[in-house]
Amino acid sequence: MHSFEIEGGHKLSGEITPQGAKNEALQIICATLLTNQEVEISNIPDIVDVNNLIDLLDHLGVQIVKKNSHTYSFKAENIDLGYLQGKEFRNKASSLRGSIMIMGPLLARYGKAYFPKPGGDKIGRRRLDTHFVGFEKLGARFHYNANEIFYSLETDGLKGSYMLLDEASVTGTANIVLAAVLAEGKTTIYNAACEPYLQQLCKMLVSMGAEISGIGSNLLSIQGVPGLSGCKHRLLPDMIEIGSFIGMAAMTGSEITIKDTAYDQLGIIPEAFKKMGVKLQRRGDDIFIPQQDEYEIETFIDGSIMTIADAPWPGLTPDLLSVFLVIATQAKGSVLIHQKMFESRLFFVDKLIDMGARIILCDPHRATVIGLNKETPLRGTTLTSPDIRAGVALLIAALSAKGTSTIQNINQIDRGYQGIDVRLQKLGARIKRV
Ligand SMILES: CC(=O)N[C@H]1[C@@H](OP(=O)(O)OP(=O)(O)OC[C@H]2O[C@@H](n3ccc(=O)[nH]c3=O)[C@H](O)[C@@H]2O)O[C@H](CO)[C@@H](O)[C@@H]1O
Ligand SMILES: C=C(OP(=O)(O)O)C(=O)O
Repeated sequence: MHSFEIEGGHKLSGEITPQGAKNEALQIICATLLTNQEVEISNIPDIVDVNNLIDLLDHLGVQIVKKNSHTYSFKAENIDLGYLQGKEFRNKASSLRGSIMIMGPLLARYGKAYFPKPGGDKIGRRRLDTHFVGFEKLGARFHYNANEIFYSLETDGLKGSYMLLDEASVTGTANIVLAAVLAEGKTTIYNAACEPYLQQLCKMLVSMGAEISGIGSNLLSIQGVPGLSGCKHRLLPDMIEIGSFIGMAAMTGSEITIKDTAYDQLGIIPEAFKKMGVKLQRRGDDIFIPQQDEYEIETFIDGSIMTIADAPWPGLTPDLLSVFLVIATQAKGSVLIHQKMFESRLFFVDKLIDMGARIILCDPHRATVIGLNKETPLRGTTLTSPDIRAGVALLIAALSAKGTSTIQNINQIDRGYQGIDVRLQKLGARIKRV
């Protein structure tokens, strides 16, 4: 298992271009199962989760051609449904979370779909009820084998219906949309998630011939069609990677430019960094972060302590809270980081405390951070990455710290960040994969 060895305390400088969005890629690649025609996807990030999903589709019988390093074509003409019952499928499918979204297309097109317990970050309970209740509303029969943790769905034909989701689940909404586009009649999904990932998925499906209205809102209407055609689709830049780079620049006091950010799709993210005192300027579609020797967390208007909390889109994505937490450790002022969605995503603060950060973990969802105002740097140490975003937060901490740090279990980071060591070396970071 590889580690990163990082000599901290060096400023970064230059330009960096974000990869294509991991969580969009997972939805879009699953959508290629909806048609027997060719679908070409560009800006695909070269990361472990995405490569595992492509490998899974390959084993399912999809003809996949790599046209260049980030563009693939997919043709799902002859799907081997028998593969879904084998052991190899269970192993491959359970290596990531996003692969759960093959269920919607398979159910809609072939009337059956099976799935083992999905993988992904271990960050607390991650139930799948929204997915299966939604499929049942479309008329699917659902069976759960609790011994084997295996989910089965079958149908003689999906029928559109009205549904009010019990939570705005991102992959749940995508899965239901992926099934409803080929169902007979009209489906209405209220309390739908509306992240840019989902907006992109819906736009892609429309370009394939689907009829969807309400895109970008929490009320989607889908008129089912008998079949879909091929299309070309380009993934957005990864907003979580963009946020990670903003945090990295702030924490290391570096001047960097993040290129081609699709700024208008970043929602509240830039404003949330501004609340942390981080200066950033929009330059066309780029983000320029000037060198800042300090940044001061704002208070609320009445002077009370700032809270940074996650919320379903257009609220702040939970995937960036670890980055906000780490940059708070060197800010001027205090902040309450409130991770509402996941129960076990803040435990990595113990590692930051070991590095000298002033943090009180109030409970599994809330941490109060008292910033050191860059008067005392964090200390380099040996760290283990518990999940993908905590991993990046620890990487940011190590880049800013005094001394050398080792980050173990970096396969967590590789799951979602493409060649991060090599790309950061180009900005001057002293990071080695060992
Ligand atoms: C592969 C992929 O795309 N993964 C993302 C996806 O996971 P995923 O789709 O698995 O996450 P969900 O949106 O289903 O739910 C995330 C968590 O938030 C809770 N919840 C969700 C909606 C809501 O309105 N209220 C609420 O409390 C759920 O109970 C769950 O604990 O969305 C998450 C939430 O943005 C992100 O962290 C993951 O990176
Ligand atoms: C939690 C994440 O991913 P996954 O849902 O794949 O575990 C993430 O991308 O931050």
